[in-house]
Amino acid sequence: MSQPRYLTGDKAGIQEFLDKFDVFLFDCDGVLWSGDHLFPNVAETIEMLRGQGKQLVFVTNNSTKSRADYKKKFDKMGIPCEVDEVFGSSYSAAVYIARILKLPAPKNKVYVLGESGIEQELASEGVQYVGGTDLALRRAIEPEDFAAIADGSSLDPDVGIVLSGLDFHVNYLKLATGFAYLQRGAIFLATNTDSTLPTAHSLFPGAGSVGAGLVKAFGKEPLALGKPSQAMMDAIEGKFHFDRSKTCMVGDRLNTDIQFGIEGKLGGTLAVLTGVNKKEDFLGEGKAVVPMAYIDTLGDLLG
Ligand SMILES: O=C(O)[C@H](O)[C@H](O)COP(=O)(O)O
Ligand SMILES: [Mg+2]
Repeated sequence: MSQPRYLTGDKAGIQEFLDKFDVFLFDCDGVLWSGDHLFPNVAETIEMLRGQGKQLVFVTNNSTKSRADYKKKFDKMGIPCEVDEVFGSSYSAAVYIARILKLPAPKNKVYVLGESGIEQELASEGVQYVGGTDLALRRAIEPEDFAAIADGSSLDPDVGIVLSGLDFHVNYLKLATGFAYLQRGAIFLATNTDSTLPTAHSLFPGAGSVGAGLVKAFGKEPLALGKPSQAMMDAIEGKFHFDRSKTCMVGDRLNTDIQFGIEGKLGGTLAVLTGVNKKEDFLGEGKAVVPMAYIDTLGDLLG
């Protein structure tokens, strides 16, 4: 397998690379920012790409925010962006549940292990849900909870799906409730299964780590609707109608972003070294996932 091209400092190489593509799918966490810290020259780089007539789609696995929430974050960060240019894992999951899975009512309610972003996107697709940010679940489990979960009296009989995402308020009561729904036949879905979350210039447990308790207890993996799922790629292509051969995926994580682009048969992939993976993870022989090119930080695209 050919080695990826290193673009930092290679002005001619950068323009040659950019000229190959009309569309750039941008990962967010670890590429544009670390939490609320915007990486250097990101806004200027986005502006440069728009100035060259490139179409941009922001494709994030971070399920804690909805598209509307991300639009607010982009505005706060000074990055011009339309809400329709954002396509997150929460939206991907909500579209899948509402338009593909389409469980017959009334057993089509969703138990959410996650934050408001998932709830907002489910609501935007008319999907009913329980759990999520419900304050009644943000507490220690009590002895009487075990019986109420076991006999189903604290469960909603219309829940047909468990959707696991990044939940900053996960606890035993929430996991026990989700596991009870799975034991009762609920379909197990995840917005994404990233092991770590790149934020505050460090790594924290990601959505996959939060949901790991359910996976271990239930003994089966969920169907994940975020990157690298090609259900997400198909949904994005269905919405934006782009030519995959003229599209590049830009990301910091090999087993989500770059794999997403390669399996989606996109024209190219660009790894950015400000997030999860380091160049040692894809340089040299026998590497499983290798990007077409890589760059130290997104702003280096300014040449
Ligand atoms: O754990 C997670 O959910 C992910 O690490 C995180 O949110 C990834 O976001 P992305 O890099 O896809 O924007
Ligand atoms: Mg990322």
